[in-house]
This record gives sequence, C-alpha cells and structure tokens, in this order.
Amino acid sequence: MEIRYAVSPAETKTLGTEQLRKEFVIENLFAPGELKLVYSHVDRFITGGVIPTNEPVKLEADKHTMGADYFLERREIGIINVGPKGYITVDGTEYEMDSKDGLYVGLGNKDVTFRSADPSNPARFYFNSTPAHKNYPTEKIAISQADPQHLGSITNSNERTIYRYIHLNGVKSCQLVMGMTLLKPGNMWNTMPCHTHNRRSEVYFYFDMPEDGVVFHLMGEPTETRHVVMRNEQAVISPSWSIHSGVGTSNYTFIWGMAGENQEFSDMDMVAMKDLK
Ligand SMILES: O=C(O)C(=O)C[C@H](O)C(=O)CO
Ligand SMILES: [Zn+2]
Repeated sequence: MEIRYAVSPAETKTLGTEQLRKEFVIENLFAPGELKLVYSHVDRFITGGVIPTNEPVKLEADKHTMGADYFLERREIGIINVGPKGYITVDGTEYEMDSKDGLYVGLGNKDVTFRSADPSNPARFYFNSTPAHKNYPTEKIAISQADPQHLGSITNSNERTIYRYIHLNGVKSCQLVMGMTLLKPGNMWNTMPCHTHNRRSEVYFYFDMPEDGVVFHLMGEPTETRHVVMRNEQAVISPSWSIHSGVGTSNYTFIWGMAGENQEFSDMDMVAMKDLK
C-alpha cells in the first residue's frame, strides 16, 4: 500500500513539479483485477480504486499499514461506480451499482467484495475511507437520490450540479462527506471563487475526461498557489490549508471526499478573488 505523509504549507512552497505531484497527486488508481490503495496521513484518508474482472475482488486490509484484521475494523468507506454496472456485496447482501451510484459502508462490516456485471466491460469503483468510531447503516445512494445543487453560470464557464451522497442531511457517517460534481458541456471551471476549510481536508478525483483532456488543478495557500496537471481518473489530496479548484480543457466530472472535525458542507473559508496570488 502506498503511503503519503502530511506536508506543511512552508515545505509545499519549495517543491518543484515532480515533488509536488509525488506528495499530492495519485496518478494510478486502477488496474484490472487489483485493489489499489493509497494511505495518506492527511486525515488518514485511504483513496482507492478497483476494476473487478473475471473474479470478484475483496476489500482487504493492509495489515502492516492499517494494523487491522479487516478493512472496516476501524473505518468507514464511501464508494462510487465510475464505470459500467457492477455489484458490491457487504457481509452477504448484494447491492447493484449502476454507473454513478454510490454506497456507504460503515464500521464493522467484515466482508466487502466487488464484481462486474460484464467482466469484458468491467465496473470501476472509486472510494474514500476514513477512520470511524461507530457503525452507521450501509446504504446505497443512486444518483437520482443524491441531493442536487445547481451552481455557477455559463458566463463564468462554471455551470455545474453538485450531488451530495454522504452528508449531514443524507446518508449518515462518522466523518466522511462525499459527493460528485458534474460540469455542463461548455463549462470548465470548478470551485472558483475558491475556498479552504481549516476543519476538513478533501480529495478530488477527476473523471469522464477525454484521453487528451487535462484539468489544471489549483492548490496551495491562497497567496502561494501552484498547479498540477490532472488527467482522466487521477486524484489529488488537498490538506485543510490548500485551495482546491480547477479549469479543464473541456467539461468533466469530479468526486470530492472530505473528512475532519465537522461535516458542515458550508463551513468553508472563502477566499476573496483579490487575495489570490
Ligand atoms: O463544484 C464545486 O464547487 C464543488 O464541488 C466544491 C466541492 O464540493 C468542495 O470543495 C466542498 O468543500
Ligand atoms: Zn472544499
């Protein structure tokens, strides 16, 4: 299991492109038949992906890194299918997962397995997991059940819909907050004006992008911004002190997952445009 340590704002200022990417960007989250996991010391996020092919794939704990006998021994997880139809089985109960359906699985569930409806056109499950202290019920969230919020305008090239899957007024969790934002065609900007949230960190996962498309993801302290170039199905870790915003070469979709000491979506420290550097 790959490990990322927490990096300070002062150190981040000194990093070149390659080091910045090594610390914050997760480039390879998917490999057929494999469970990919990246453990970050930023709010102890585990970000992962799985493409089940001919055999189901089990969500296994990395005993050495997690010190747990099974993955959800001290954790919860939010999973979204970013590919064709698949299934997730949680301790004997099977959930059908169409494209963009989400599933919350709480602390204490021992056996979580992923499979594809059609192994020749397999599902692609992306997930975020964070530490948990009690069990909340496992719940499927179809995109049609997620809480939509329409934001932005075509004049600002940021017309988009935010779907909240796991949040205070929806599917409950200990600390994970998770959802997905879809940009309308012809719109390229996300999360500008931008924000930080000192009480939570966040991971963005960009997808539904053409092979030669990129998103210039903006990060860093508001007065020390940097960019990293993101390609399809790559994730980027955003510590609490970092802005997280982006502009693409065409419209795209991204999944955001947050964790920290509160779950209040609107608890953001907005950055005034005049303060950005
Ligand atoms: O489109 C947006 O704006 C977002 O999706 C913002 C994220 O949800 C976020 O950064 C929440 O803190
Ligand atoms: Zn945010």
